[in-house]
Amino acid sequence: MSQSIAFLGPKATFTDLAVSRLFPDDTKIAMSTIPECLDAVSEGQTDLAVVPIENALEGSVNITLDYLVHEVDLPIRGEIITPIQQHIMVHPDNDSPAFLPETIYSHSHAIAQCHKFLHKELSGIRCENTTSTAAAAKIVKENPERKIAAIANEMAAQEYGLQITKHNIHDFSHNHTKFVVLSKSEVQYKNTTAVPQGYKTTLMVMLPADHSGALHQVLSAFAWRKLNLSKIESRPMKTGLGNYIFIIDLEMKMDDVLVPGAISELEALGCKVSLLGSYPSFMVEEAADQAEVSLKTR
Ligand SMILES: O=C(O)C(=O)Cc1ccccc1
Repeated sequence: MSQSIAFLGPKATFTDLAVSRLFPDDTKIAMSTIPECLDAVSEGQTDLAVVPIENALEGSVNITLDYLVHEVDLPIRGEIITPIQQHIMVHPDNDSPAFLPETIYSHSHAIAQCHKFLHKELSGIRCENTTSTAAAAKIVKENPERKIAAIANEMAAQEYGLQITKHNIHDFSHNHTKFVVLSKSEVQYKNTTAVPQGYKTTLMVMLPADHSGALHQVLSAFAWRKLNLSKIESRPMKTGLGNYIFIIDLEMKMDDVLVPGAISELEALGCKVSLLGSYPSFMVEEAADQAEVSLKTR
């Protein structure tokens, strides 16, 4: 049966590309913001949601982490890591060497991924945040009379009929984003064109208040069991300065012995631990021709 998927839209966002690789036969429902995606699945309007959670150049997508920690009770059912290529695009009416945009629109993470390029090549031009890269492309399409450009992907240029004026403007060639799949029930991965990479387990750990060496003890519970951590991120608990929650990714599936043992040890230390998910990880490999373009254009 087809699954319905809330994703950060509109059509042709990077999230849309990730969903198309992971769930080619399912029904995509575009939402305007990450919280809207998470509310949709939480309130039962869709079967699942796919949202960005981390970028290799800019780090965590804090709104996603904070929503998962504080606002919704949704397990992570999968992750997909995809290569990210950012391009500048303009309305075809404005495609001339003399055209200099006054404002560049894009998602804050996309702008951050091109920071060096914008500083060196387009210094002084105002950047404005949009809810997604494709939302920026849509604004450019709908406003041919304005001196504006968007940073978005190739699919957005096609979808919104824009002309790419500079390819691959992201500051480092190894630009990848991780997206998570969230659902209250089990997820079917059918006909996915992404490559399976094994399993991950994500835990949320709240340390006991004012306990010297607490983080060291937390890490040692994983270390002596030789449990490999692929990420540790702290987010404010929003209860006062200095109070943080740790989100820890383990490079393995939840098992019967090692992970439960580590969790029991953390609880004995006075930590509050909850499982955010144990799930398959997928990867989209960079096309060889794109990798080459990326090298040539820098
Ligand atoms: O805006 C998009 O296209 C998204 O899917 C979010 C995002 C933004 C920048 C890099 C990766 C994902």
